[in-house]
Amino acid sequence: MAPGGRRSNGETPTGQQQQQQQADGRRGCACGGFPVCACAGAAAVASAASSADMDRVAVAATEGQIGAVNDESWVAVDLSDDGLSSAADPGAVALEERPVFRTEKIKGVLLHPYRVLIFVRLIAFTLFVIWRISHRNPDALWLWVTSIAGEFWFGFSWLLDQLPKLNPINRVPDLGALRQRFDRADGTSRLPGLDIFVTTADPFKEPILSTANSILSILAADYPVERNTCYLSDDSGMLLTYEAMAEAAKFATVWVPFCRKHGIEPRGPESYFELKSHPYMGRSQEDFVNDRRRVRRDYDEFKARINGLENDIRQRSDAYNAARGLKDGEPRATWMADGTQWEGTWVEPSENHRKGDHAGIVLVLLNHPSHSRQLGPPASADNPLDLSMVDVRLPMLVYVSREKRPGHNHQKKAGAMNALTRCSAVLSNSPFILNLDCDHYINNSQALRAGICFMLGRDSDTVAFVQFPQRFEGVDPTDLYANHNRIFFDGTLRALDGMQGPIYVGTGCLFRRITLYGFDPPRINVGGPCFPSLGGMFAKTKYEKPGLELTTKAAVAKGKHGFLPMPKKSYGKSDAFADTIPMASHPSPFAAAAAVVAEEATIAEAVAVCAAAYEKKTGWGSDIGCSAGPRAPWRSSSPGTTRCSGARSCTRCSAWRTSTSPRTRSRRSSSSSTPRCRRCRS
Ligand SMILES: O=c1ccn([C@@H]2O[C@H](COP(=O)(O)OP(=O)(O)O[C@H]3O[C@H](CO)[C@@H](O)[C@H](O)[C@H]3O)[C@@H](O)[C@H]2O)c(=O)[nH]1
Ligand SMILES: [Mn+2]
Repeated sequence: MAPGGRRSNGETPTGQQQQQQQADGRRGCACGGFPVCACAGAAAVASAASSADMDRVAVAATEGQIGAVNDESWVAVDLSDDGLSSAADPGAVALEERPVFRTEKIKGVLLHPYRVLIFVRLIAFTLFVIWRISHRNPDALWLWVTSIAGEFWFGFSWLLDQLPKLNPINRVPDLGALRQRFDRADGTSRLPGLDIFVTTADPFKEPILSTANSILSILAADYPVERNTCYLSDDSGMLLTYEAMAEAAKFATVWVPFCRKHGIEPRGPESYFELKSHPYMGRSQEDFVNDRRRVRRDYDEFKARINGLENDIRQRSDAYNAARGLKDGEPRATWMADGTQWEGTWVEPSENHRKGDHAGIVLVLLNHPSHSRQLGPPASADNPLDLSMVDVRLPMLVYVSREKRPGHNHQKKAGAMNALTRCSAVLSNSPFILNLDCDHYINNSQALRAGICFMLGRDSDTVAFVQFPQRFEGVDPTDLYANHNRIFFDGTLRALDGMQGPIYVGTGCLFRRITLYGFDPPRINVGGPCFPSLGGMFAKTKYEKPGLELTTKAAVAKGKHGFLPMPKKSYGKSDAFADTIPMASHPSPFAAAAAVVAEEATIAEAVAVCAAAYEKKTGWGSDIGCSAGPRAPWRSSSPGTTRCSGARSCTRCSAWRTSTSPRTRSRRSSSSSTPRCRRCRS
């Protein structure tokens, strides 16, 4: 999958390499020779109201280019965030110094008049208010006071709205530079580990096929498989969800190699097969047509199996229950295919086995892959797809259902995120975390790499999170009622990037793990704690003074890294989890490479940190992790209600910065043909 890998097996550049070039080039434009640029609009997480809406994904996928701000209004900032002149000839820049992203701003000729206009309106407004106050209306004093109050509020909110627009910023990832710098010729990669969280709460209200597509798009995304782990949180605790994901993992063994072989976009199968046309990206047209026909058939069979799962589970459970000779009134258990009782919610709910009252479950659907490339088999009667040139490894996939008990506040999605944060720390502990809702999918296979670009720049260690914009499907394509939220995602978020950074919108966000742990950034910028990036507007000396170094050189030399601002007990009782924190806080994001062995003991620990009572008397939900809360007035433009209290850049002033990313999302599901780990605990 990684380009280096392609080189290593002697494959001709007409195959996957060519697709990669095309994939990069698609989003590229002629900007100083950078292979990829100006694709800020490509990033997104597609959201479909139901599986029936998935055909809209095609729109989202091609919109990879739409959000790109490659028009003439944008110019490169003199000094990129990577510290190098963006005008420099990339060929002349030393490889290790080549910036992985660059920053663009609106041309002065457009921006300065706009700023002047803001100023003129401000003066006009001030004069108006002065006139209003000095012309009291004694006949209707209450009306006069009310109108002054209303106008003040209007003026204040207008002013707040203008602030981010003073300095809109666009960030452009350079995927070519990322490949050059981090992918090795032998097919391995130095890219940091990435844990992806998908949350689902009900397999009926949130169509299971949509969740499956979400998972499939993640498994098929272009990121080093051995460094990418996907976690599905199932708040319903239902066997139906688990078995659907197992089916998806099984289908992934065909779908993912197919995507890699032919450079398929988007990599959510439902969206892909609904496309009106399938542009040819691979080496042999005939090969592609045959493969596509075959995979399409497999996908239809996969959907039929998913649709039949509910019935299968019921019939199987009836058979097991009948064989046990249940007495009247005895609870009728739900049974897994291997003949063990499901520990989560039963089809016929009973005590300890109903929604909101069940044990914690962690099951590994796809185990951690090997570290070296594994080419697939050549075409045969059993296996019609020739995969002999394709890496067939899949990323690790884990099903998690946190423990639920009556009387506990489970904090909805925020609680699920916290449980996944701890669970993933124990299993893979990747330094970066991306979260998606189950009705989202990655619509561009390069999105993960694009997001990571913003975390790996020279000064990126102060970036707390990267927020992807969302694209929506299944809503009015003419956008009569502005349901696509374009102004918010493409305008406001980008504009906020010129200040401290965009807000967290509740999903589609790439976090630096330690920010969720309530860590301070490693350096405090001279711009001040509240608006460190305002330096970008008022001064070019943003990073001249490194400020406070929280990790001393002596500590690094001794192998002790990071800084724990919270007392250890704030993180909860699990020593296994606490032990992962120093590794996650290592100043180098590459330190916490995912080398996962899903042993029984590790899985048991992962279950323990998902306990319903784990967060009691800890900092989780307040200083650490996420919390569910009412719409915060200071984030009124945010559509989400999940607050991320750990990443303090979202809710209070801190030196962390944030960034908007230009691309990607997908949806799909996978099932495991190589499921390894069995029950978490029995
Ligand atoms: O107890 C719960 C409730 C919800 N979810 C998941 O949370 C996500 C969002 O929930 P949903 O009810 O779909 O909320 P929306 O209003 O559609 O989503 C908006 O609000 C959410 C909460 O802030 C954000 O996460 C979303 O990104 C944002 O689009 C979905 O994946 C759910 O499965 C859980 O995991 N557990
Ligand atoms: Mn939703």
